Order: sequence, then structure tokens, then C-alpha cells
Amino acid sequence: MSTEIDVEQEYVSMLYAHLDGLRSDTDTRLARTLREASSNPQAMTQRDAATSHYSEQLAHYGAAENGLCFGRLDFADGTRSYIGRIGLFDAEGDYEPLLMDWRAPASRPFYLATAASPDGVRRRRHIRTSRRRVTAIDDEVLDLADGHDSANGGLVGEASLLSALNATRTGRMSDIVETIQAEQDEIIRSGLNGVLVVQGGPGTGKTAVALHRAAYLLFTYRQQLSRRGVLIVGPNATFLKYIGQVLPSLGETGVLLQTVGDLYPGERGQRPEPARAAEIKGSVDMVDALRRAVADRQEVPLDPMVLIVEREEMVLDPATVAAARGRARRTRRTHNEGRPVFAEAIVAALTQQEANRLGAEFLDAGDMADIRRELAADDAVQEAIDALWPQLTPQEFLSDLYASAERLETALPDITPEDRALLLRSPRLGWTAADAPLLDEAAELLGVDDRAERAAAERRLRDEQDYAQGVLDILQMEDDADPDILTAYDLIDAGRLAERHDDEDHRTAAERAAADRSWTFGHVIVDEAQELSAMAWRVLMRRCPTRSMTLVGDVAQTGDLAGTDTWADILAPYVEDRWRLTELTVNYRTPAEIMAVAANVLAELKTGLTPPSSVRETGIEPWVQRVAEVELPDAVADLAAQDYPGTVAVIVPTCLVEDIGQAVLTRVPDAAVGERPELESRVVVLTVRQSKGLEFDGVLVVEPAAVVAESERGLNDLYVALTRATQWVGVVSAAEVPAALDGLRARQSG
Ligand SMILES: Nc1ncnc2c1ncn2[C@@H]1O[C@H](COP(=O)(O)OP(=O)(O)OP(=O)(O)O)[C@@H](O)[C@H]1O
Repeated sequence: MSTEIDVEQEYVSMLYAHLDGLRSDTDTRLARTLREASSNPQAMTQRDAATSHYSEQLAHYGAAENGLCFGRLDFADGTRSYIGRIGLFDAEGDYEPLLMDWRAPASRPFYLATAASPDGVRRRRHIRTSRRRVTAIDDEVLDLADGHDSANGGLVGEASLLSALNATRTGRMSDIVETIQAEQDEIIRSGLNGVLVVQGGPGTGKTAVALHRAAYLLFTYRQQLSRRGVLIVGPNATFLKYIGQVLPSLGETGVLLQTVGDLYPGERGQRPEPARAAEIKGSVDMVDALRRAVADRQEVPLDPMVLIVEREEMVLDPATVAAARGRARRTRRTHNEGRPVFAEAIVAALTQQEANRLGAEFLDAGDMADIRRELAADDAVQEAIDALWPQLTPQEFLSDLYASAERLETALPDITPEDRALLLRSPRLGWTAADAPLLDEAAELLGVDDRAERAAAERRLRDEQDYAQGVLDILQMEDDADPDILTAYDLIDAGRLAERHDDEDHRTAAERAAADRSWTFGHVIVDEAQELSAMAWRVLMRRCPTRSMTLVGDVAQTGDLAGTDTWADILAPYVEDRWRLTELTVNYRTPAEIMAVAANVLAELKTGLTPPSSVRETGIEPWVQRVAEVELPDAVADLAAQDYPGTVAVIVPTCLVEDIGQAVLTRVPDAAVGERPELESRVVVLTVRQSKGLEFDGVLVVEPAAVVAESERGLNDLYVALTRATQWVGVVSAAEVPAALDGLRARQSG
């Protein structure tokens, strides 16, 4: 007698056979396209488009291989449908759906239907598979006579969910399509327009929801979004690596993942710096500071400047320079765009000086023009202009600012000398994350004098048109043989053919966007959005003028001093109060025993936020082990070296990261320690900042009092550290533990 598993196995095998068929068809088409040789430009463009289309499709099918089908809905009217990672149709029959894409509207009841509101669903079945084999089935019957949300607290697919949550962690986040919960589904499928804020405590699935929302939006609004692309901003490179697999596993590769430090194209802001320095750089006061710093680069000399032009002395006096500067500033152009106006005024003044020397009455307009041209080309004149109003890149401008105590004082007169000293640095040092928004702001203020580039582009286009004309002429000669045949001329002219070449940029929207500061995205998603500074928000708002954005975060977890503790504050300057707030309330990561301790810390933070309720208990109470200060590193190393199942994070205050890291490495040589620790290692040593957004099976929190003391937001940091674990938490401490941890059970050493 065949079991239900056998029945499902048969169906699932049929789906895989279908998938294999699609793959091999696409493979054949791709191979055929690649073999096509053509010198015709139009055919070549088509060939390239077809190649990338087929390659994309193959990637899409490849991504669906694991867990192709994971659900089935049986409806009260006797029909049923299967839910999976992609949609499959019966091309031979009536184009009947064989498998519904999880993002399609028809799949919604799989995530939303409850006994109280079954939406026509009689039974929801979770089909668990390993490779292509069906391993288990979990059924929920929903049309019980007097439906009510049963004892499971409204969880959908509880058995599959708990099995996913109890699995040991690998250091890489996985997708949750099989077990998305109703409150998460609402957010994932929320409309594209406007700003949506998702506030949720630790482990409520904010990151998971943000990533699935990106996949959903790209599926539903593909036309709109594939051209402009979607940007996801995360807190640091380690985190981006941690989440990097999720979207490809959902078949989406066109999303740009960046940290704030990457936001300025071509630069990587990753050098560490003191928290206070980042706070100053993140403040909105930097907008005026940078304006002052730019104005400071438009100089008027205190004394007359003497220039040697053609062995003659010429003088640029302060009043002349001031007048030229006033003229350029009055145009209200950006610094670099205003420079030609300044230069022209200086050259005009020098021309007049020269004319006076030679005797103006003897010179006609032609002579004056010659003098002007010669002066404009003179090295000494150019040098003077460069010194008084230099052409500046954002990088040069910011490096010069950081390198000079005087410039910093002019730009930031209202902060303390100690704070200014924090910004002073050698131009050779690399950029920090907080510098990226300043580079972008500087680029706005400096502007680009792109006249030379535009002229070059026009020249290029003319050359391409000439070339295209040549191509068409040759085709025309060939076509001359038969006047009835439609010629290339009938279809396209040289201008359009050349433009088509120009469009022929085979990079994806994400790749082009990464290289282009003026790129605007179709949608922007920000994770850990509470951490972003006012200056970072300015960049993101410039990159997303339509304000189609999803911001996920938790204002109780803010660690950056430039971050926020209210959503309204960051959004008011851009959208006033026109934004939607949704909340996630269930913690899928942290077991109830740990959350109870973390909730004490949250209460001390006085945010007014309610701790999320955990879906699981593990029976393992968090513990504390007290040790003498000198023994702390070794005690932590001993604990980290124990044979726990799964991954362990050792979360330490920044002041101890070196010592503890060294001690752990001596006991666990393959532990991951350092700026960018490898999360797939079994033991990882991290600061709280590095652990943001991540999770591990077990967590050792070292010296919590120092975590709290280290920052104005130290309690928030402790809250983050305590909520990284999926199974157990231990605290190791030499000092008294903070009051919120008073109740922890003591663990005996040894
Ligand atoms: N519906 C779900 N099904 C299965 N796993 C889930 C579900 N929702 C969340 N999870 C899991 O719970 C864990 C926490 O999710 P996630 O990291 O997205 O939470 P978060 O709200 O971003 O947390 P934090 O603010 O603490 O960084 C992850 O392992 C995620 O895969």
C-alpha cells in the first residue's frame, strides 16, 4: 500500500523531471545561440541579449533544485495546488500550473490561512525533502467545525518551523520560504510604494523578511525594478557575507548588497575609527561644515600675488580675486562648475592689466583676444588659479580637510578641539564607513565640471555614427543586388545604430549601479536601519528619489552613537509623517530562557518596547561563571574549547578582543578572530558591533560590565550580545555583572 510520502514522492519526482526538461531545453538554446556567428551588429546585440537571458534562466532553475516543492494546499472544493520555489506549468496540457511560485498571489493561503480564517483551505501540507527525496510530511487540518487558532499560538506549519529553528547553524543564513509566518508574509507582500518601517525585536526575522521582500518585489514588479535595481544596505561586510546566499537561493542575483562604507563608488570605507569620530562625521551638522570647508577652498590672498608671465611681473591683488570669487559664487554653481567663471574673471583682469601696460588705446578686439588666450594658457596664471580655486575631487577635498587642523577649525568651529583632533589624520590612511556619506556629500557640493567629458562623449558618438554609416553603406552595397529585399537602411539609420551600440552595456543593473554615484534605485532596503547616521540617510534618499523603501531594524539595538532611537526623527526631514510602521513580535531565534534575561536589559533601556515572545524553549538556563581577572582569558578559552554541538560565538568588549582572541586561538587554533572573521568556523571571537545581525548556536558573553561601560549605548550592546544565541548563553566575568544579569544561575568553574 502506498503511503502519503510515496504519493508525494511521485508528484515531486514528476516536478523534477519537468525541471530537468526545462534545463536541458535552455541549455540547448544557449549552446545554439553561442554557436551563431554573425558580424551583423544588430544580430550580435540580439545574440548577447539571448545569451544573458538563457544564462539567467539556467541560474534560476539551478536555484530551485533544493526544496523545489515544499507545500500543498487542499481546498474545500476538492482542488489542490502545490507550492514551490518557482512556477512550473504543463506545456503539453492546458498550461495547467503544476507548481505555484511561492510569490504568486495564489500561494498566499499557504502562509496566511488559519483555522479561524481558512480562506477555503481544508488542509495545508508541508513537504520536507532532502535533495530530491521526500523525507517527511506535516499536515494541518484547517476546516475544523468551529475553527479557532489552536494552541500553537497562530504558528503556521509548526513542525516544519521548529525543525528549521532547532537545526544547528552553519554561519550562513538560509532562506525561509517554506515556513514564512503570517505577520512576516504581510510585510513581504506589502505594496512597493512609500517608506515601510519594520520594527522588531531580536530574532523576529527582520533580515529574513527584508531579503524575501526583495525577492517578492522583483517577482511582482519585475518590469519596474529590473532596470533600476534594488539596493540592500547591511551593517558590515561580514554580515553581507552571512546573508549573501539567501537571494541567490531564491533565484535572484540582480540585487546590490552594500554596507554604508561602500556607498561611494570606487571607495571602500572600512578602516576602523573611534565611535566618537564616527558620531561627529555622521551628524547632520557636517552638511554646513562641508559647505564651509568648500568655501574655504575659494581663497582670497591677504597680500597681492606676484606672477611672472613671459618674464614680466603681473600682480593679482586681493580686491581683484575677491571680485572674481564673488562673481563665480553669484552664479550659485557648485565649486568645480564655478571654477571656469572664476578663472575667466581672473584672466579678464590680467588681460586688462596687460593691455594697460601695453597701452590699451593701441589694441583692438583681436589683440585683446590674443592676450586673453595667451594668459589663459600660461602656467603661472593656471597655477595661481589652481591655488585660489582648485579643481577638487571629493577624495582630494576630504583628505585635505582631515589633514589640516586649520581647515578643520574653519569647517567645525563649534566642536571642541579634542573632537576636532579625532578627525585629524594623514592623507595616506584609508576611508572609514562614516567617510563614504561625506564623500558623497562632497561630490554634491563640489559638482563635476564635466565639459571636457561631455565634449569627448559627443566626439565618440560622432565617430560611432560615422562608423555605423560605413557599416550601413557596406550592407547597402550588398543589398543593392535585389531591390525587393528589405535593406538595413529601411530599418535603422546610422544615429540609431550608433546609439544601440552605446546602450550595449551588458552589466546588470546592480553592477552598473555600484559604479555610478548618480544611479537611482527602484527600491532600497536597509537592514539594521537604526544604525545609520543622518549623513548616511542623506545619501540613501538621494539614491532613492521615489522614496520606495523598506527599513528594518530595532531601535533598542542601536549601538552606533550616530544611530537613532526613534524612526520619526530620521524620516521627518524626507517624508514628514508619511511612512508606514509595522511590527514583528515573535522571536524565532532566541529561546524563552535567554529572552527572559535579555528582557531585563530591555526594561532598563526604557524604550517602551515590548520584548518579542520566543517560539521555543530549550530548557537550558543562561549561566554566569565568575573568575579572577588574571584568569579571564584562559577561562574563556577553556569554555570555548569545549565540545558543543554547532557554532559558538565569544562576544567580547572591544578592550579585551586582543587578549581573549589570543587566548582562544591557543586553545582552539582554527577559531576565527580578527576584522573579518570567517563565520563558518566553529568558534568565532567578535565584538558586539561585529556580531550585529548574526546568530550562533551558543554564545559566551565576556565581561558584560565592560560591554556596558564601553559606550553610551553599552546597555543596547549587551542586549544585542545576549540575543545572538539559538540554544544557550553563558556569561564569563571578572567584574560584578550589570544589575540586569543579577538573577543568572552560577556555573562552577572546572
Ligand atoms: N518564518 C521563519 N521560518 C524559519 N526560520 C525563521 C523564520 N523567521 C525567522 N527565522 C529564523 O530566525 C532567525 C532570526 O532571523 P533574523 O536574523 O532575520 O532576525 P532579525 O530580526 O533580523 O534579528 P536581529 O535584529 O537580532 O538581527 C534566523 O535564523 C531566521 O532564519
